[in-house]
Amino acid sequence: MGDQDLPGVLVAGLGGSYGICEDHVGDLQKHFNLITMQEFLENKMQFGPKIQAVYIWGGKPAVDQELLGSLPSLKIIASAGVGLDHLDLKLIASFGVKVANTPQAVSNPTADMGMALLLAAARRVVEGHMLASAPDTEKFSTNWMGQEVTGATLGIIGMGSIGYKVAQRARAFDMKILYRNRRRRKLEEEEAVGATYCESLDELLQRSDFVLLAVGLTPQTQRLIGKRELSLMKPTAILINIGRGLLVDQEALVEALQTGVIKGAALDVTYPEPLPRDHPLLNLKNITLTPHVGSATHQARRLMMENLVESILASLSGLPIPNEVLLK
Ligand SMILES: O=C(O)C(=O)CO
Repeated sequence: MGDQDLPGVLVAGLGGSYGICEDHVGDLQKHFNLITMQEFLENKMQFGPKIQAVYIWGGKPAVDQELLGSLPSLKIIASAGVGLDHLDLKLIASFGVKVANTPQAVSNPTADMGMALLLAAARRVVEGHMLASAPDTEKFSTNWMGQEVTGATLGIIGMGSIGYKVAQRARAFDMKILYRNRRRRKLEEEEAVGATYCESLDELLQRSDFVLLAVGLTPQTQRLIGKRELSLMKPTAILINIGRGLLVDQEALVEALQTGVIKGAALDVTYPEPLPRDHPLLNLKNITLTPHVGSATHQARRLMMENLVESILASLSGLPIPNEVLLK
């Protein structure tokens, strides 16, 4: 707990895997009296009325009816990152509480991660590393080959700011870009990256060499890619997911990877996270996994923190809130 005179901000914990970024604790304490979930739970009567903001990091702490009901002074939920699937926006609004997130901070690094995974899967970088560092490197075969990225077709599902930034990067690889989005992008935006809007998801899946998911998780997008969708993809195609694990039916994906329905997959997100040690995805060769690190750069994480500080301070002063999430 910090300075008692500063506004109270509830956080899951300080540092460690379940707390806010260790590097940012000191910066946040300059503005706020950070109250950990444990402190709050141990003394709700003392801390509840002091908490004016909840700072969400990695989806924690969970914001439910019970928590909202026990924070009478709460003004804002400040959620690091762009994804909002861990928040019930209607419930929060019903308590008169605002929500802010940090879309600008995450779009470049997450798009970089999308390209990193695409290239890694296409050129079998992880497998190559294992091979190069194994004792029997001499057995390396001239048949060890990957997929060419230059000139290939990339289908982007979700052309928000992350998807669009992937398209900008893919253009430098002369990739042909197809996309699906809730709303079609303006013609000049399409032309700037050479992207073609697909009238149907099936068409995008059938035509793409790489399919990249950069769409938010909602009830409509849950398990968007299942057995049927995987079977529409080319047997040489690679699926990349930088959105949320639940966009893909993981059991169907395991089967598709085991039976050669598609060539490979590269996932920054899974369900659950992390995967249990005995999960079948971990025993496949044609998969590249990273532990949900799309926004894990020093620059992005610092910007996320700074953006949330601004949003909290604005909400407490009754000013317009930068990056406020409005209920649609
Ligand atoms: O911003 C988010 O929601 C992320 O998951 C970034 O990786």
